[in-house]
Amino acid sequence: MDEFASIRHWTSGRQGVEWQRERGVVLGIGDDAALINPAAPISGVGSPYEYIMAMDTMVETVHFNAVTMSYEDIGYKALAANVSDIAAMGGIPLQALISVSVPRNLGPEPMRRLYDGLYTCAERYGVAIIGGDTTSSPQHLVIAVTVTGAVEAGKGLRRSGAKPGDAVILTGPVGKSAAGLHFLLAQQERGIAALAGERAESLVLAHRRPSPSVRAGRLLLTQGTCHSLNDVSDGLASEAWEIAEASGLLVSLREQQLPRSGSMAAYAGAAGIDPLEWMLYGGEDYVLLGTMESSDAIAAQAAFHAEGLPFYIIGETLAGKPGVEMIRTTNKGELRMPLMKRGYNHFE
Ligand SMILES: Nc1ncnc2c1ncn2[C@@H]1O[C@H](COP(=O)(O)OP(=O)(O)OP(=O)(O)O)[C@@H](O)[C@H]1O
Ligand SMILES: Cc1ncc(C[n+]2csc(CCOP(=O)(O)O)c2C)c(N)n1
Ligand SMILES: [Mg+2]
Ligand SMILES: [Mg+2]
Ligand SMILES: [Mg+2]
Repeated sequence: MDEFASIRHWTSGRQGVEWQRERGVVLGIGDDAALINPAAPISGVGSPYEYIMAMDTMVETVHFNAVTMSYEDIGYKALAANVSDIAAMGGIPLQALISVSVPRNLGPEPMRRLYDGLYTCAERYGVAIIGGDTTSSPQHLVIAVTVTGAVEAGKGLRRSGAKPGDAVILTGPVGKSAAGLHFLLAQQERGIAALAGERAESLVLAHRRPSPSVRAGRLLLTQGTCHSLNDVSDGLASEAWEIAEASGLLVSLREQQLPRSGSMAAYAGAAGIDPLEWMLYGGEDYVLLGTMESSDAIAAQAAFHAEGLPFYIIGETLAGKPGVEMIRTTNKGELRMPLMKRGYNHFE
């Protein structure tokens, strides 16, 4: 199958014309470029709105390998990670462009499966796939996604808006994806099903099929009380540092208030690993980390719970030199531990 037949094979019959139009798409896949109406009414977003644009890339051996992810998972997660950046601005995702660089010997079926996963995610979050690019790759598979979204003009939630005295909030548990990855790599090393069972199942799912927090981001935006927001791709400590530096303050987390998944903690125990390592430095959780006044955080928590969404108040911000600390309560009193700006870093 040549390049053009391949693209048709991956994308045909999945265009969903009607709901693409609801996403502002005038012309989708097939011409030199897509055409978008920049003023189309977008249901659920107030007018006037601003466009949000972001991109994220996944590279074989860096973000996935044959053991950690199926082709369906790779497609799903590549788009999910992008949708998460739209959620982190408080927006609704609209369209995506997909670039794939495919090893020559791969054959058509794996890529068709990758697109199956991609379209599953696209339909779940209402994203119109409007085009992309295709090249061969000398060795590894690379998928780069550009995503657009919309948010009420002037209201996009930035990393830089935190104020001293804010409560620090988190929209879900952290560390499950890193635990799932550890499990999968341990399996790979030993060549056996190491610690199968339901617990590992939910961790593996967290790693392979992350759920970007679009509903949570929209709720935070429409409540109008959130001062700063970021999504957790590189790890809680690293993302807290981003807010600390962008806002010019100290982020102080309380160890006891960090949401700890039972299955993650149980697996960490069995693997002989400190669960805090995964919770603070693991990454790929795609939950949202933000700040708001503490009275607003209590109200927001009630609203989240009423919607069946998790919401944790995990610390506060303080005036001071940008940094992140974690407070540990011991029987001798409170221990303030500075947290390094460590997390997943591509150049370390
Ligand atoms: N190669 C690049 N050229 C220009 N801008 C870039 C480049 N890479 C990243 N950026 C910009 O840097 C900022 C931070 O990007 P970064 O990728 O660190 O955040 P993120 O996408 O939230 O995190 P992650 O990629 O770990 O999920 C964004 O504004 C992004 O557009
Ligand atoms: C095989 C394999 N090894 C390691 C990892 C861990 N990992 C890779 S990139 C990343 C941060 C997010 O990426 P980005 O910053 O590019 O958005 C993390 C935690 C993995 N997923 N698969
Ligand atoms: Mg990025
Ligand atoms: Mg982000
Ligand atoms: Mg990163």
